[in-house]
Amino acid sequence: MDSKFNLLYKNSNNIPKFQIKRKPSPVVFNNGGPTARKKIALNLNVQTNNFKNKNKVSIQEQRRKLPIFEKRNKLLELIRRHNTLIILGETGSGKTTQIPQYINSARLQNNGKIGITQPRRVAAISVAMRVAQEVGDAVGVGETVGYTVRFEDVTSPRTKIKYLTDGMLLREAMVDNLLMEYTFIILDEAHERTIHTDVLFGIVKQAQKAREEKKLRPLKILIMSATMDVDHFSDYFNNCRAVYLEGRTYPVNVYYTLTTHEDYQTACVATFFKIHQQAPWDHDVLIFLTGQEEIEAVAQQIRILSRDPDVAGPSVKVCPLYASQPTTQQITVFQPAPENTRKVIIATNVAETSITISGIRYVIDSGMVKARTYHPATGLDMLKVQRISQEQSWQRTGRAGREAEGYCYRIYTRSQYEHMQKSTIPEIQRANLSIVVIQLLALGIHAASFDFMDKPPKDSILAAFEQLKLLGAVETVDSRTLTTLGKKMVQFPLDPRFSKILLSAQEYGCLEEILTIVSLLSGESIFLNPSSKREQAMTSRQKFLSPYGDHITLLNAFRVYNNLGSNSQRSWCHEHYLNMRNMSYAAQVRTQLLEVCQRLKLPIVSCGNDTEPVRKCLLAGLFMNVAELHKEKQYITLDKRQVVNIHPSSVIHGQQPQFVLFTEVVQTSKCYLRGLTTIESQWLYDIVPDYARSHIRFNKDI
Ligand SMILES: Nc1ncnc2c1ncn2[C@@H]1O[C@H](COP(=O)(O)OP(=O)(O)OP(=O)(O)O)[C@@H](O)[C@H]1O
Repeated sequence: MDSKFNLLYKNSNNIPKFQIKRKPSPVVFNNGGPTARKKIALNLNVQTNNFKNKNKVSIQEQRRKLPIFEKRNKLLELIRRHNTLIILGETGSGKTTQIPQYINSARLQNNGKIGITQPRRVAAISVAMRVAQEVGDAVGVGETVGYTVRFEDVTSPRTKIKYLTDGMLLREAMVDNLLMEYTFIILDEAHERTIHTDVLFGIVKQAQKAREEKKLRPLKILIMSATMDVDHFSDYFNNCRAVYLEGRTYPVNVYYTLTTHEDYQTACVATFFKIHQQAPWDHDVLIFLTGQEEIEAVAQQIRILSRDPDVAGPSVKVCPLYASQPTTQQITVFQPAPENTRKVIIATNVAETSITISGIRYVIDSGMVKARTYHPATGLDMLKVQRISQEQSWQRTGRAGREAEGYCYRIYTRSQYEHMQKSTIPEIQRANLSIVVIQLLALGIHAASFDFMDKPPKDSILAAFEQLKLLGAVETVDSRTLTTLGKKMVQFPLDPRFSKILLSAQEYGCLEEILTIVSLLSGESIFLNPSSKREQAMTSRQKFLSPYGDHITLLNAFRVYNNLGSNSQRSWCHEHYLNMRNMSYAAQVRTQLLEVCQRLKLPIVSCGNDTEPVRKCLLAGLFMNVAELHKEKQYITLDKRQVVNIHPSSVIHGQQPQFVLFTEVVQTSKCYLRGLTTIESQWLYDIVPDYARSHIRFNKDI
């Protein structure tokens, strides 16, 4: 299969005949060889038996075939002996699903829980579901095995193995910084280095030490990954022992393109159809792209092309997968496709680590990711599409070869791979730190004295403190405690600017409206703009448009949606080119935020159709995100005097209001603002007088 496939693929005249707006150029690959990369200490057997019908193999048999299985006693002995242990093992060797079960079966956790952190919701949930099945609980997930993610807690007092996002464990640490609920904390996918994981490293280390000093039940820490820098981690965790597990379940054949492909989306589509023509129908495909818009566009392209009578191959079921989808939607990608149908999952990096999607034999890796980067110099947090790191490329490759031999097609050359950064730069060194700073303060810790594995830049810590001071969460930049307002702000699982907006809504009498806007901003855009039907989409949504900008427009659309019965919501969204999934996700988030507001006893009131209180309230949290008209069409941000432009997708594009507040900055050829609301300069003087006086410069007549 492999050589035949490769041969055909190299023969670029053999490109499938299908109509596509821009015909995908042939993508030619060479073979990078199977993924044997790591030296080992524990020699685990590599298993290569290629069972075609996985359903015939019992789940317990599958567990026994995992490379980790025969080393479990040795592993348990090491776990017993060491309070902190680093475990490095190939993707798919069984770390995430098996180690917690081994600990549980050996009853090493006494009366405590085993907590396993995951950087992402979809991983925490899907792995918990799988492990519940393996444990054999009749009622499924929520009993012996449970999970906790933002807005969802599926555990019970009987839960022993709990998968949770790192953000959730951090929130638990704010309630009990000794984490007494747990005997074991397993920090999985440690290489990811999200802000939350980096903070957690310090928190669990501190909790372990404090429990030892207080002679409480010891806290055992396991740090796991397939691709981490062991020495760096070991140094940080007091020179702890590292154990290497070799062996993957099945090999993955890796191919690189022979030439570079700027248009990686089209190259992914072309590669998919090459695979589609050759591979048996039950070999599914996972494509890695960067964000929702791109994923939906490629999904649509694949749907259309797969229906073309000239394209050979079985039916295709296309499943997009990205962070802002509701959980129920995300979980559907794990369902098998019907008979004679190939499933293709098009995902962001949410599918990059931990997860196993049954049936995936092929991975197509665009080599790109959308990452958030904060620039202390400009004060702006930006989303930028960039190259992945080598570690990420191996994680993506690792999503194939979990149930049988797999294939990974990299839409980049070997030389491009060699020029990629080895590891991803820790998020803590490139993101706005105000969330970290406020969460640490809730624990009584000043970020400047926190034991980070890699210290964030001093400027970023200072900028975060200054932002929190302006928001009223701290008294000074040296504060070690939060103000009363700050303590309330930290109750919301949100950026402090948005928590401030919610807390200010009481004063403006518009909490109903603000809850809706903040919820809509927590997910991805509800507006669909298919390039072929842009005009129709705009016309159908004309009635929601507000001259005051995008946030009020969002609010208008949601209000109508929310008043419809659930039976008519779908067709209404379709008619108005609105993304139903993103709407229902926002509705879910709104319910959760409402609960926090009720807990804080905030009056849930509405300002009706008056937009002014809403715009003022947004300004109360986003005054640092204001731009002033400078020259025709060009704006300057008040905070750091950065030249910016209004994004063409904004409803106020073409108007030139003197002042706008914004919620997003995108950098393409220029710096663009998205998510805008018009405001009056006088409001700035009323809401944040000192800030207004020191920052408004151009509007001389004030
Ligand atoms: N939902 C599932 N369906 C089928 N098989 C599964 C499922 N989840 C896990 N497996 C099997 O268990 C193996 C081990 O998965 P596990 O997540 O424990 O590996 P891992 O070493 O943690 O990998 P990674 O480093 O990629 O997270 C998989 O390779 C696969 O064979």
